[in-house]
Amino acid sequence: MTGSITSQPAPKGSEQPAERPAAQLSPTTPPQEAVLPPRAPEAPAPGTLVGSHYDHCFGCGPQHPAGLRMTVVAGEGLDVTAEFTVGAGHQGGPGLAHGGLLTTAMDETLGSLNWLLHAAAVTGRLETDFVRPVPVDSVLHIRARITGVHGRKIYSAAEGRIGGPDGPVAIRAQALFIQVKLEHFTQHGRPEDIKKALDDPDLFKRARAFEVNP
Ligand SMILES: CCCCCCCCCCCC(=O)SCCNC(=O)CCNC(=O)[C@H](O)C(C)(C)COP(=O)(O)OP(=O)(O)OC[C@H]1O[C@@H](n2cnc3c(N)ncnc32)[C@H](O)[C@@H]1OP(=O)(O)O
Repeated sequence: MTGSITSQPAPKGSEQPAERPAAQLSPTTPPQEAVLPPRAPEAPAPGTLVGSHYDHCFGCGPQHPAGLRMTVVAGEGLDVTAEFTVGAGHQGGPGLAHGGLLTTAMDETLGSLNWLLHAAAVTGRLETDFVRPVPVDSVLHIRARITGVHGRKIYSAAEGRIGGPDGPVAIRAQALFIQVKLEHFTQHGRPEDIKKALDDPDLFKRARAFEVNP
């Protein structure tokens, strides 16, 4: 490979303006009309496991051979906690977690919040700030909460800390989930996987429970 990164003067006219335009609200920030609804009656009790939504999910599935196998615990309100242990198989840089996997852990945890509303929802947008490097063997302690609901839109935020649940923040995320009907999965998923899932009485029972939403 040839070439090196050199510091070049910025082309004329490309200098930063003296004043930035007023910051725009991110699409993951709840609008003023958003509300914080009560926990659904079907929500897992505080302190109990939220449970995997699908055995073969890369984030939480207990049957996935190489997945993150995350477990998430329901909080008292519209919040959850989770832990992700960074293994040698999760490296990006030598000895450091890959950012994409950290984002997956945040996505999975934020997605679990939807169980507290008893709403099937998928990630529409996920914003992540990587604040400090996360070494292999670290436990990422994640706390996530719903920040607002407006129509089908569920807004949420999370932090991941290392060195303990109150350690320094290593990653922050904000998300917008969109509530979907069961058909979202049955119409778009690979047919053989849909068939297997629908043939599984436990998963089918759980999926049917969402049919009343939204
Ligand atoms: C059985 C087990 C169950 C439980 C299963 C749970 C699985 C969780 C798994 C972990 C989480 C994931 O990885 S989920 C997988 C990754 N995500 C996905 O595959 C989603 C792919 N995207 C889509 O299918 C679609 O774009 C949807 C469903 C997100 C939205 O499509 P739609 O239903 O037609 O709705 P649409 O009208 O477009 O959007 C509704 C409103 O949301 C806004 N909106 C939509 N997307 C965005 C966006 N990216 N950024 C900003 N805003 C957005 C729109 O402007 C609109 O606002 P307004 O006009 O109303 O104001």
